[in-house]
Amino acid sequence: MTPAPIAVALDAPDLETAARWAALVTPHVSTIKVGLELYLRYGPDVIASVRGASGVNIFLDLKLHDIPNTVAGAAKAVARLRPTILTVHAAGGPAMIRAAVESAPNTRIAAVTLLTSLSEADLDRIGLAGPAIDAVRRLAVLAVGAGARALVCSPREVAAVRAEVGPDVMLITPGVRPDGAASQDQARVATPEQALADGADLLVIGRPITGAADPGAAAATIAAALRRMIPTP
Ligand SMILES: O=C(O)c1cc(=O)[nH]c(=O)n1[C@@H]1O[C@H](COP(=O)(O)O)[C@@H](O)[C@H]1O
Repeated sequence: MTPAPIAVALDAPDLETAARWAALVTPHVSTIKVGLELYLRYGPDVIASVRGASGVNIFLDLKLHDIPNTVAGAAKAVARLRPTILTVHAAGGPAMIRAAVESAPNTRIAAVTLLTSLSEADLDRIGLAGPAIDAVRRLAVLAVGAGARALVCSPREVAAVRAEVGPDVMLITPGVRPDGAASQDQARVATPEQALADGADLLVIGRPITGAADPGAAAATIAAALRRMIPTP
């Protein structure tokens, strides 16, 4: 069975838990995501531990955001871990995004537009007046112009971003919550089905899967719902 276009966020406090979640979900999903919590605690070794013997894609979510020279060095340092995807913040600007793209040519650089945890009121407070969609669109165009081949945005904006950047850019949406699930610290959310219908290529899902009593079963249920929506070749 083709794995569903889901990246499970392994935001675990320890390596044993992360490796257990990874083993449970990898039969059902295409990708597992290692973020700051695991990477800062265990360093590069964490990648081999969660990858195991599976051919699952690794999404390294470090959200790099610094001057171009520093990001170039950081991207080069982690490129040797062979992640499929590496995140940078689009707000770092075009030279920074390009530095990451050029330093990790075999990794898809994904530019994070606006964090899905930010509400419209938060955006106002940090000086980004106007609806989220305006800033997301602007950052998406800037990032693609700088060579990013993937973008991270909320499912609320994915249809507008798709219309803006066309079919070839991979659109990744965190802020995904199955119907009725608590949004927790996420502000701009939608269901997995809605995110996919609106044009997302990869759905990042963490706690709705990893917080379930049986993460494998939770992943399988969401994966099956998505697979029903994807036409079989
Ligand atoms: O880059 C990301 O993956 C990311 C960007 C963003 O805007 N919002 C966001 O939630 N994420 C990540 O997506 C995951 C969402 O996890 P849950 O809220 O538990 O589903 C976390 O690992 C976040 O670090």
